[in-house]
Amino acid sequence: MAKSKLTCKIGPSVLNSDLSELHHESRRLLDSGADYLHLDVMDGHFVPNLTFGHPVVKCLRSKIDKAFFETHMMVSNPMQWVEPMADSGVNQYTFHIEPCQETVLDVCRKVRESGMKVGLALKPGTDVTAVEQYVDHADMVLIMTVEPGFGGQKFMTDMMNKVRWLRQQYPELDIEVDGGVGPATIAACAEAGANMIVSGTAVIGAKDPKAVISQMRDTVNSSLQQLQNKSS
Ligand SMILES: O=C(CO)[C@H](O)[C@H](O)COP(=O)(O)O
Ligand SMILES: [Fe+2]
Repeated sequence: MAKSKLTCKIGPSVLNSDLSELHHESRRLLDSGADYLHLDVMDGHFVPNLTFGHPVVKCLRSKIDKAFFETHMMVSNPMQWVEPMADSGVNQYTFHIEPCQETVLDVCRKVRESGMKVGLALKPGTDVTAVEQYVDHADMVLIMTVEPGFGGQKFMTDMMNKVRWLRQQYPELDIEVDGGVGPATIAACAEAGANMIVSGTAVIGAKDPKAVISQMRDTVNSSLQQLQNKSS
């Protein structure tokens, strides 16, 4: 069997950082070893909270030209924001399938045409098999490990069954976890087969964010290695 190309990537979420210092906080996370930035966009409708939209992302891009930006679109109309986010320098557009069941493939197409990667996100209550019909049109699947809307919530361990199922079905797929992920929960994510790790509070609030990122990366890499050994 061919060697898997999967690598571990750590993408801190800036959600619970001091957003008045977004540029400096983002820089601090990248300097601490982050592979990408996970930018949580909320519209106050799909989730009961508001954060920021494409104007802020565009300003951040003007200060940080090289980093990979993923926007986690917690919005009711994902199609509406594809072009503005592409124009703002976003690299990956991760949107929830729940509010747009009929148009998921249209959104995937539009995201790719706009030059971004496609991420498909699932809320905790959404069955993982719902993503099967779209997975060929996506670059990544995000399994939410909290109810979307707020940082600092408790990690839902039972979501690891979804990650495990996805990893069995799609050995090469990028699988992301988001919500309550940190040093205490990373082993469960890694063992289940996640390779893209979003971590907000645990990294932002750490005395040594570099050490936290590095420890999470080591844990995921050793699980990826074990998965690869098993399949070869
Ligand atoms: O999408 C999110 C919430 O909807 C955030 O990305 C997530 O909660 C990260 O923060 P934390 O690690 O503090 O849970
Ligand atoms: Fe998120």
